[in-house]
Amino acid sequence: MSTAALQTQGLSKSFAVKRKDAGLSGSIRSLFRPQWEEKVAVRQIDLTVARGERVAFLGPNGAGKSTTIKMLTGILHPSSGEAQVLGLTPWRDRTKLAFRIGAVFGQKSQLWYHLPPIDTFDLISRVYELNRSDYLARRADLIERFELGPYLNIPVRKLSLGERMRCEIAVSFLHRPQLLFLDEPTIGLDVVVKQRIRELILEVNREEGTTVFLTSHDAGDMEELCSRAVVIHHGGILLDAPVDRLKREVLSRKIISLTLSDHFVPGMLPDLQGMEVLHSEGRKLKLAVDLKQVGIESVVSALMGRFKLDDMTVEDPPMEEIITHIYGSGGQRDDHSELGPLVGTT
Ligand SMILES: Nc1ncnc2c1ncn2[C@@H]1O[C@H](COP(=O)(O)OP(=O)(O)OP(=O)(O)O)[C@@H](O)[C@H]1O
Repeated sequence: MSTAALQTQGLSKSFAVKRKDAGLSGSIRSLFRPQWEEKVAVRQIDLTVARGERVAFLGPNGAGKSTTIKMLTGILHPSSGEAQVLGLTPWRDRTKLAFRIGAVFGQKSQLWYHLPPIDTFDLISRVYELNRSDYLARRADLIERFELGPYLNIPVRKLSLGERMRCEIAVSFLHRPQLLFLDEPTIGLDVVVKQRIRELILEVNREEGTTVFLTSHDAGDMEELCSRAVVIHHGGILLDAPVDRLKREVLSRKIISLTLSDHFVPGMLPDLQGMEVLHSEGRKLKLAVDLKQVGIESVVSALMGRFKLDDMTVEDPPMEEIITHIYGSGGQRDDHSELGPLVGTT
């Protein structure tokens, strides 16, 4: 049996899409005499993920992330290429694979909306044919770990997004999956809840060796959860590198958003190398900080010395900005990138 959690060679997927000329006449023509063209969604993906590894699979909208995950979970057949997930070919052994993997989709719930989470636990335990006493012990452990006690008997529709996501992830661990696909697991959550969810996933990864394959538009998910980042663009792998290295070389910018007690007066801004005003309006101020030039602590204390603050948040730039930064505009790699070779650098 393969020791890798997943391995692909030349994995590719094309879709036949109808070509439509512009305007009403184009629409009518394509209705009666459709012309098809090939849309390559995923091209020649070679990827190996070791068991227990935590990989962020990133890319701008339309890059091919979902299509790849659909092939890796057996939902879609590839047009060409091979894949082995936990030693199985996903599209041939989909049911068998389903017993060994888990999936969490931030935008799509697997909890029954009108039922309390405890009922979903019961139903899922039957789907996975879990032994009753093992199931009850596992459920008790997950309830404690994810602190679900207060929500267990409340219909899911009445839970907050953060409470629901904690339940979603706990349920996905019920059958002890060896590999967990997480698609935008922290989307829409506040900073504190995001942090807690990341800690819980890390904890299970550490204790049970669960392989984590994550897609997210939140750089924090990659930074705090994953040790390796694979970036795809136009269906192909553009970068495969340790997250530590990306952090050093690319994630060196932070965005600080401030709400001041009084109107912002530009002259009051501390003069610090590496700090730039992105936007200001009334009492609101948004700054970018280059951590290679100045420490975040120095910036925060300088700002607190000059302004009376009502609120302050420190965030990563959006994923799209990070990817654009790596490759330059139009998805082309910036030749001055400090990242060195694009693939196989792990
Ligand atoms: N069933 C389909 N038929 C035709 N084209 C498709 C189909 N599914 C995906 N595509 C196209 O394949 C490309 C990759 O789509 P995919 O959904 O995999 O991207 P993604 O990286 O997951 O994007 P996002 O971050 O927006 O979810 C896109 O151009 C998309 O329009």
